[in-house]
Amino acid sequence: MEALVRLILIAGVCCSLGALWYTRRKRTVIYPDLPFASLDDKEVGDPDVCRMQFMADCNGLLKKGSEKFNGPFQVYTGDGRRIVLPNSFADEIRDNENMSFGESAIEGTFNTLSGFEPFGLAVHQGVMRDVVRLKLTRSLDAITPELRDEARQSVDIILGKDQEWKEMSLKDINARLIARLSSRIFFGAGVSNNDEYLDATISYTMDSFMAHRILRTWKPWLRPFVHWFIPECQRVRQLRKTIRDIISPVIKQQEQERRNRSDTKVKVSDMLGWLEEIASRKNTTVPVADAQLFLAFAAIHTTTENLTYVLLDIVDCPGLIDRLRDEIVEVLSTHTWTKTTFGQMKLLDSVLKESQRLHPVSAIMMERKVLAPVTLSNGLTLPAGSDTFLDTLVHRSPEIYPDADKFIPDRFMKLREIDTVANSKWQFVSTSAQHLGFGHGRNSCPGRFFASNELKIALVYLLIGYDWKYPEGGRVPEMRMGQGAWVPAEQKIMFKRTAGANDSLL
Ligand code: HEM
Repeated sequence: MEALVRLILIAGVCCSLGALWYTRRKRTVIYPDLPFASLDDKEVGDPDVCRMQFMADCNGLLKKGSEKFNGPFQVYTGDGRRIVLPNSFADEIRDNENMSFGESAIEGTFNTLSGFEPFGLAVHQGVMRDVVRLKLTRSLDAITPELRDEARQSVDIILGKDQEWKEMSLKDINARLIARLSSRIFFGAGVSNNDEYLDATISYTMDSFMAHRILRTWKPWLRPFVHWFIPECQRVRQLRKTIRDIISPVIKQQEQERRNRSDTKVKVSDMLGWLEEIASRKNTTVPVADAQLFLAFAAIHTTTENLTYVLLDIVDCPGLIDRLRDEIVEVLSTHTWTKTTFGQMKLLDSVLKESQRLHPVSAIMMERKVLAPVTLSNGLTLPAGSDTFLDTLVHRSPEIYPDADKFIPDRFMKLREIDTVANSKWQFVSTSAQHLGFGHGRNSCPGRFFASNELKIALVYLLIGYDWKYPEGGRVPEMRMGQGAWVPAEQKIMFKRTAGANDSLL
């Protein structure tokens, strides 16, 4: 009986949501001045068909639209109707206060669905952004020894010291390494060694990315209903609970320690303290366990994917491992471990930027919600309530990047040598209209300085300590759905401890 009542209630809620969505859909802003792109060339396509086209071949659709219209156009995405702006508008809109990253980000996060609540912190008065920008980034020198210590231990634990070739999933290696490094800084050594926490955090990050992708293939009005039954969404809910159960006592203990500390001296990395301080400056509070999950989501998936692609690109490029090793040995023989030391590794920096150029974390960047009408330099007015983004086709532009489809490790190092005035523009952490790997403008990724240090420290340990090669089967094709692309978990890699590895440097 109780089950029947529940079913009727669920059906009632679904019908109301369906009706609400239908009326809203009728009112969806349509942009009559803008051409519409679809793979089948229909002028105004069926939203469901067009959404599936976007999910199946996002890059093909964006390429088609940009070549055909040579200016702004509109598409249906997994998140609804969007205006695609050409790259020439990147600098014009980058700091426009009427174009909000947060309002746009929040819509695509499904934060009102059970299990997805942490993603609501993408806005939350910019607390997360400021914690990363004002606290984490400014502590980079101070946390470098912690990252180094964690990298040393983690690489030993994950890869071992065998001088025989072993085979593993590359994604597993990297996700574990990045989860350990990030957790050490976000939470401390106790948590970064807790296997149950690490497994749950990695799975939460990977499953929620997958769940987002799957939810986007469903009609929007069905999502509040179907998410209860989609296995990835069920796992996301369960994992959120598991992680909260593990970290709640840790949070309590750390809060107690903070209260008991008589001196005002703060630990080197103190994410809990930073969250509290920034939230109170903004007269708000943040649910700390969810804030940690949000950070794990923002940091672990993106950095793991970057590390995975770059290792594959390095293994694919003959002689590159030796060149990188030479550079690392030269720099570490004459410098101590600080963030500026990593700035001296110019080839490594160039390799990271080149790999990110070919494999950006998303095919669409600078997603913005228009809060009040914005008139662009070409005379087009973006209506309030509309949503915009830029594609990343510029990353493959032969005018900017000769041999654009080829991985050229020195590409950005050479650009830095030639273009001495704009030298910093071509560094890994710099954003520009020509390279949108970390977004661009006032909402560009605030975690990029931390990510860059973390990636470089990880690569120092992986490249100096180990030899790498493909097993049979080589590089497997990447996976794509909607704007996302990722290396499949099935990608295997072989490694062994380097004979006579230069351990004294590490
Ligand atoms: C290689 C790794 C990473 C990549 C590729 C990446 C990429 C991005 C991108 C593309 C954006 C949106 C920018 C825009 O629309 O203009 C973003 C935003 C953000 N990222 Fe990252 N990210 C990475 C690592 C991290 C890390 C390690 C953290 C935290 C420690 C972080 C925290 C954030 C936050 C808080 C935002 C939202 C910014 C805002 O509210 O304005 N990211 N990231």
